[in-house]
Amino acid sequence: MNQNKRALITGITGQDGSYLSEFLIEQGYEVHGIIRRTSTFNTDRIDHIYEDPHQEGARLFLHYGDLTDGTTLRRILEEVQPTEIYNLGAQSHVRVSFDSPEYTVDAVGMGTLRLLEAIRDYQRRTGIQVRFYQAGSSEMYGLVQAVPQSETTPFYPRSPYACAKVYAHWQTVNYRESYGLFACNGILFNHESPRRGETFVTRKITRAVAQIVAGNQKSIYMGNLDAKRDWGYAKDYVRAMWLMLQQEQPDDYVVATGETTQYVNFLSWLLAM
Ligand SMILES: Nc1nc2c(ncn2[C@@H]2O[C@H](COP(=O)(O)OP(=O)(O)O[C@H]3O[C@H](CO)[C@@H](O)[C@H](O)[C@@H]3O)[C@@H](O)[C@H]2O)c(=O)[nH]1
Repeated sequence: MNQNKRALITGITGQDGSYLSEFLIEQGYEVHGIIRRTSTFNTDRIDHIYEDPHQEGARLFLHYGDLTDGTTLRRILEEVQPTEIYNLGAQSHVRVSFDSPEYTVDAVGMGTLRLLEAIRDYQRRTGIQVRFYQAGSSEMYGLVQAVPQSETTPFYPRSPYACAKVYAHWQTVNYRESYGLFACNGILFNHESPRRGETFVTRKITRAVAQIVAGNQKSIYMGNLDAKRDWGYAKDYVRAMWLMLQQEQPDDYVVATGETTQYVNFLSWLLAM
């Protein structure tokens, strides 16, 4: 057991944050997460592992903060004193990034820079070595420059979201090379689960099919059926994040299954069930 391991997760309320929290708690970590204040509950994915922090043996702690608020990030870092930081927080919806490009870039791009700067100062002041995971995305390849893509394939982002992720990626490399920070970029292809946000395409489709089967809906509008994705399982991918931070040297890694599926095949498979 890693009794002195303490992880801080941005985006803990998301699909990956919830699986990663479960996994790290199983590994003996104390887990701290940053959550945004909203007027509706946003912790349903982690409620089952949350215990009152006053209880002896509590392993999960939540802190209000935001990637757009650098002062709070610094304060949380000082309070928590983490040994590993997983930056999973984002405005993660590609389509929405066209509607709210400034906010997306602020949270995804500048948010990562704020965190890296906070870590740099914190490490220098305390001497505690922090390991940093940056959640990159296959969206950074956008208009793909080679098939299949690897860690060295040039990026060609095609949305405000992807542009911001590319910026965050290179800042992470830069902090590794300029300041010797143990920082890794995970370039993850799509990864799904029952906890996937309901506005992403796999959940849009599964929800619609469930409504049709229940007799509440008659049809489903699918748009372009030719689109393809490489779909992995989120629970496996969070383990990959952790493994990256357990290596001797920091590096960048692509995580994918290597198999692409057309939506139409996904839909036919669901309807045949
Ligand atoms: N046909 C059809 N396609 C759709 C629909 N909704 C979305 N799509 C398309 O389906 C693809 C997959 O969309 P999503 O699953 O919603 O997410 P994403 O855009 O691939 O982004 C997700 O994965 C990235 C890479 O891992 C992540 O970086 C990103 O944050 C997000 O999780 C995209 O090409 C999108 O245009 C729909 O109703 N019908």
